[in-house]
Amino acid sequence: MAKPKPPTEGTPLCNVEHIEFESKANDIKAGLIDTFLNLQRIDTNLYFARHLLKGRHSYNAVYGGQVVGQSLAAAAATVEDCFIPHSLHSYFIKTGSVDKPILYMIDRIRDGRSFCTRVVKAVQDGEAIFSCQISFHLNEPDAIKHNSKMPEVAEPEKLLPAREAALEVLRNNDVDEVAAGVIQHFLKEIPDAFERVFDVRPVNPEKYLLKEDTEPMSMIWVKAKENLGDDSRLHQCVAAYLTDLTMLTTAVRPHIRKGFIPSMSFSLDHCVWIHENKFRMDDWMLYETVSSKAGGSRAFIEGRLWSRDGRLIISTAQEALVRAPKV
Ligand SMILES: CCCCCCCCCCCCCCCC(=O)SCCNC(=O)CCNC(=O)[C@H](O)C(C)(C)COP(=O)(O)OP(=O)(O)OC[C@H]1O[C@@H](n2cnc3c(N)ncnc32)[C@H](O)[C@@H]1OP(=O)(O)O
Repeated sequence: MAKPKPPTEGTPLCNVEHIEFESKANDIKAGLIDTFLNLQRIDTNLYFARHLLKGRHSYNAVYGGQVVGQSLAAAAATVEDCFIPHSLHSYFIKTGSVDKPILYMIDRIRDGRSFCTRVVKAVQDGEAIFSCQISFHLNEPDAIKHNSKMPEVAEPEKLLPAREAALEVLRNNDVDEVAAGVIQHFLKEIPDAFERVFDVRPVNPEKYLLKEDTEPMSMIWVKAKENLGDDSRLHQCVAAYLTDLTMLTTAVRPHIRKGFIPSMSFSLDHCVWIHENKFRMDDWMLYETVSSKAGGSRAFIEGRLWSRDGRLIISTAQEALVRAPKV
């Protein structure tokens, strides 16, 4: 397919649907950094993303974390470098398609002395698919300081990558039909792109895949397989991108283990608080997620992303839609 032509400055939004889009969904190894760094600026406050990834293999829907990461990249491009993102509050309004580009429209709500606020609207086919508010803060000295204790878990070097870990559970255990189904489903749904770019190592996969009475929680070690360079904004965007990866499955997996099959499951909203700026997503980070409540076809999940040296780097919260088949 021919390379898409960049839109000329001032192209009306309605023309976006006519741009021939070459999906990069299978080319993430070369494209991950591109995805965040090379959002195309098409006008003041307008950015364009062509490289979109699926969240799950079986859906054509754009991975929610990518829209979060790209919104952060686009908003960050409109503030001075000394302002660091510290919180993002977002809604997934409509499912995005990986086959069409996304336009990010930034509203510079306020430039304060210590804080800057941006609103980002992500648009596809002229319709909003996502909106978020992002706040940036100048570095300030510690006034008060504390940090929760990081969970004590096996070191990542002693664990297997997600796919191998799942296959190992299948091989070495007396796996019943439901558990085997869960594992096969999990293996099928891991998008190729994640595996090519990230090393994800689940802590305690036997427990979460085999036991029927597991809590809705999960822990993974995660890092990019390749050096991501020294641009701290890229590390922030990649972290934001990854935070959506295990939230939904944390809430749903124990129920799937008991035989529940969701007819519909999507992230509805997503909040990210970045507490510290000094971390690298090409070093091991521990992502801990727990769902404290589900009901009324919605599940609530919270997450904590830790650096290996025990600093709480990011906290997250999300509500997800989890529907049962209509009867
Ligand atoms: C390397 C190793 C990795 C290891 C690790 C493993 C991880 C391996 C997995 C990765 C996992 C990633 C996880 C990513 C998670 C995201 O990326 S999710 C993507 C982001 N979120 C989204 O895209 C959601 C966007 N929001 C929306 O689409 C809309 O707001 C909503 C939620 C659909 C609501 O819209 P609405 O207009 O109010 O729609 P609503 O009336 O609810 O009806 C919608 C449809 O649901 C249907 N519906 C209603 N009830 C039901 C029902 N019970 N059942 C079925 N359908 C129903 C309706 O009939 C309707 O259908 P249509 O008429 O449209 O055909």
